[in-house]
Amino acid sequence: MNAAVCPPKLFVRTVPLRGGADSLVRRLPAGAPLAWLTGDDGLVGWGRAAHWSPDAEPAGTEPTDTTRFTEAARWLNGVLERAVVEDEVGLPGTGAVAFGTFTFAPTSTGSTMVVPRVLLGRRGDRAWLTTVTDEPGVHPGELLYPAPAPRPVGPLSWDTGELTAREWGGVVADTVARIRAGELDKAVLARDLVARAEGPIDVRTLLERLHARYPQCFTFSVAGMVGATPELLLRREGEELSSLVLAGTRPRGADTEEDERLAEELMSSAKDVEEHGLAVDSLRDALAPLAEELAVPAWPHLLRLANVQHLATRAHARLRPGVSALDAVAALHPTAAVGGTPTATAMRLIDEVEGMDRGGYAGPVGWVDGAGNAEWGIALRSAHVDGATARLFAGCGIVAGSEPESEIAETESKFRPVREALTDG
Ligand SMILES: C=C(O[C@H]1C=CC=C(C(=O)O)[C@@H]1O)C(=O)O
Repeated sequence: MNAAVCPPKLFVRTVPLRGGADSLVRRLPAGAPLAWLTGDDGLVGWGRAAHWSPDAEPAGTEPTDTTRFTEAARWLNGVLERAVVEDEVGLPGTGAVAFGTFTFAPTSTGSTMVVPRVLLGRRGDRAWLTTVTDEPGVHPGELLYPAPAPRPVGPLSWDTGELTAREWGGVVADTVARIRAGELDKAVLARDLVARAEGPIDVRTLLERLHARYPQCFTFSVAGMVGATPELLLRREGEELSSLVLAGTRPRGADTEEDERLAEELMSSAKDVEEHGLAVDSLRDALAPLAEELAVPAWPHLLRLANVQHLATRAHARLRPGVSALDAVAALHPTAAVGGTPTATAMRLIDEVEGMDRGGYAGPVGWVDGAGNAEWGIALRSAHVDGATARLFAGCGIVAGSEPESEIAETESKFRPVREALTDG
């Protein structure tokens, strides 16, 4: 593990950008961009002032093991305790900020936290620049990085992932049988697809396209995990926490009439309402011990995105004193929107039948600042980009009433955001 025994001493300075910061993505250099964008707000960062990435836990570790989260919190606390911070803005996302991605399972490699050398942020009409150096009063070299325009992706070849759609449909059918036999209530099963470009994929191109098409989602890039997730695991501001649970899906209709019909079908589908309810229950059960107050609406609302519509529930909580954002991430992951019910049984089944390593897919991705404010999404509608290769992921909640053919079609809708970001333009 490279979690430094003694973390570096960092000098962090945040200043307002009076002229604002339009097109945050256009300010990013190529390479390993860090990004979290939603609506007109966002954070982008580059360079690496401090970095943590643990070894995977050994095979056989309990699937619900939370060591990677507690180690990350210890590393982050070490960095923050030694940091000298001058913050002239004082908003969530100013001062010291770490971006992070955590693997779905404890036995996968890829969990990472990064404090960038340079960060640009925007919230409403406020914008700021944060620089992080090893000595006071020095500008990081990365600040002067020229930012050439994002490169088009170019021609791609596509491969099925670990399972073909047909094989995966067979796995869904077997899982439905196991659910009907009473082994578990729900499992979220995913499949992958691989795209190969002729040269390194410029992640900024994907970020621009994803953010333009899915402005209400959280478009992210951290350590190769890139996507636009609609699902907010948690937002923490002060002691207030909110979360947006999604489960239950229909495609968008070709016209308003079909769209409405599909929405009504979704809202009244016993299968989807059950699938959604299990995800909400898992959030409520995990959050209750951390919260002084917890409010969860009794009925879901409809969330419409460019590719699909979802059943959605927004929960609010007031956290107990001393509960950090990473404590909450550790407690909430995985909700039954990406794992299943019961959690450990579902995670074992996923590991047994999916035939692939999810890596960071369906794991928490986001950022946390030195004041404890944070936004963490669930890394859905995403790909892992490594050089010229992008591995795309999409999954569906499987319950007793699921049908393989419609679940395969649903994964196709969920591949669309990244697939189109790779191929458009
Ligand atoms: C697992 C995914 O979506 C989850 C979130 C929303 C709706 C879902 C569903 O209807 O199955 C899934 O629970 C994915 O996009 O890969």
